[in-house]
Amino acid sequence: MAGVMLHLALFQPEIAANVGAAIRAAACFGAELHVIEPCGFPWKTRDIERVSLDYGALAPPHRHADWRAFREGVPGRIILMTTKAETAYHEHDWQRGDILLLGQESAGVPEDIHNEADIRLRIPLAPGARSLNMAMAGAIGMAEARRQIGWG
Ligand SMILES: C[S@@+](CC[C@H](N)C(=O)[O-])C[C@H]1O[C@@H](n2cnc3c(N)ncnc32)[C@H](O)[C@@H]1O
Repeated sequence: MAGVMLHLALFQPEIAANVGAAIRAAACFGAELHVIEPCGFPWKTRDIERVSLDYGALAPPHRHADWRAFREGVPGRIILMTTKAETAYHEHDWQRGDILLLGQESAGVPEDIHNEADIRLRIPLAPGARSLNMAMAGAIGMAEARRQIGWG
């Protein structure tokens, strides 16, 4: 994984269409896409391709059996995107090789993984709004990361 600009990791995603949207976004922002299993749906390429279109060729998902397998295989700073963070995503000093971690659609990430993250960031939302769609949160984070890291 040396030389990777940015990683996008999905923690136990529950909805195939969100994985498809994340694949497309990762491809567009030049990130490596990781799926930390188990997923909440049977992995059928057709369901994912319905949303990712042909972008999977640019960001083919790396599937990891569980959190430990992911951590052993992908070194780097874990930047957890969470509504429960103090720091806003644009106040963070993004670095090449950062791992942008997104929580599960219904529950985010468990407390131990929340605590294990190196940095926790939130995207400020309008009053009354609870959270963004997971893939959209990833796209916003990746856009800021690439703005800071550059496109070279
Ligand atoms: C639908 S949200 C999960 C909502 C869940 N009830 C929770 O409290 O974490 C799915 C994922 O998108 C990301 N996300 C959504 N909105 C966000 C925000 N405003 N700031 C940071 N991350 C966000 C987080 O990674 C979150 O775990």
